[in-house]
Amino acid sequence: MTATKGLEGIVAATSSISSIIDGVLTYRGINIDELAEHASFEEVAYLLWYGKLPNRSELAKLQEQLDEYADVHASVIEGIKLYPKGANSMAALRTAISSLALYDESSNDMSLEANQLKAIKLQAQLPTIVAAFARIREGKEPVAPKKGVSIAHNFLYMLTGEEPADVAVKALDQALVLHADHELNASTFAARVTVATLSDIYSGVTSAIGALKGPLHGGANEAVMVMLEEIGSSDKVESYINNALANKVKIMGFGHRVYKNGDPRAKHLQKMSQELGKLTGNMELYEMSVKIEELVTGQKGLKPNVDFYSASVYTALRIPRDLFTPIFAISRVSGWSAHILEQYQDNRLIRPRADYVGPVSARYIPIDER
Ligand SMILES: CC(=O)SCCNC(=O)CCNC(=O)[C@H](O)C(C)(C)COP(=O)(O)OP(=O)(O)OC[C@H]1O[C@@H](n2cnc3c(N)ncnc32)[C@H](O)[C@@H]1OP(=O)(O)O
Ligand SMILES: O=C([O-])CC(=O)C(=O)O
Repeated sequence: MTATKGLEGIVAATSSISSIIDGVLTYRGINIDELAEHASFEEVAYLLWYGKLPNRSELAKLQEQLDEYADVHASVIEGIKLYPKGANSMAALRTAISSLALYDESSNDMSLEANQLKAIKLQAQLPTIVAAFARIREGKEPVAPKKGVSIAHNFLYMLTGEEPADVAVKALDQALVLHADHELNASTFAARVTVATLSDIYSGVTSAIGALKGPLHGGANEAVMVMLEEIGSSDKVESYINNALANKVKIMGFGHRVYKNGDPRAKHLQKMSQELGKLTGNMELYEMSVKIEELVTGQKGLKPNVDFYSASVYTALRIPRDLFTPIFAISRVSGWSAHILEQYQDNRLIRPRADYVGPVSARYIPIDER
């Protein structure tokens, strides 16, 4: 038995949710470019869960359900109030999502209907939790979710307590569409491994949030912003990047395990970053990002991934840096839950083998002889 480091190139599941074929990403067979341009995030979530786009009444019903379940149990909010000041936002989200299971009497009901409803509840409650966490740490009361508006609208509203501008809602909605699913990425795989033991959907999503947190995966969007802040201005980009590359430091937001000729989502986020820069009258982050891309692609052949331009997009929307990865989770919970449902439909325990490279024929040495 020989191991493939990082399981590169290993096909570990069958799935009909999203595909990456010859660098083209689809959700249920529909090209991401088309969805980014035309679909709302709610339509995409429905598509991922049920395998088809919703008609008007199906979408209206989903909106009603999202409205119905957006309020989070008071004990979960009280729990967030007890988190230490300065708590890591993804650790907080992971903890709060795990605690949701304690207050859902159906958490261990494994019927398809119950799990589909739990997917909707998780989708509805994640934005409420992230916004509540962000307000509570600033000493403010959480804002109750609004009925009849999109998830993008509701999240920005709950975060600030003010009606968001249409342009901000549209940009966030498109970002949510672009992040919703991505085949067997690390967090989705973590979710599938967890529920393949027939554990519940809350366990699966908690595992996924833990995996998304790392900077080689979803945590890269926050790390990109840290880098942009460290660089500070366009004139310092060249020396910073040259120095980083010379020292073999990884440039966050570049490279991808599957895409070698570029991530098809990045161009949409780049365009959004440019448009928001123009609208806000501040092109600095966009211009710095373009310069970084020229240098990293020019010198290493590495292309930006979904996380690179999302940092300048979210900053233009005045979202704090440490909420970037939680926003990724707000979107990706749609994909995670679709994969969890798919795993349950045709389940087998996921249990690979390890190529053992440790000592053999070792003996137990009594403690006094060591
Ligand atoms: C939503 C997402 O999860 S998208 C990915 C988000 N993550 C990031 O942006 C973090 C930065 N990127 C990376 O760390 C990697 O490109 C990953 C983790 C995305 C993919 O990793 P892998 O497929 O395992 O590639 P690996 O890390 O082995 O890199 C292969 C080579 O390219 C180099 N490389 C890869 N990414 C980068 C980068 N961002 N900057 C500089 N060099 C890089 C590696 O140093 C390595 O070089 P070497 O062969 O000389 O040692
Ligand atoms: O697929 C991956 O490895 C990472 C990624 O781009 C995502 O999860 O969106």
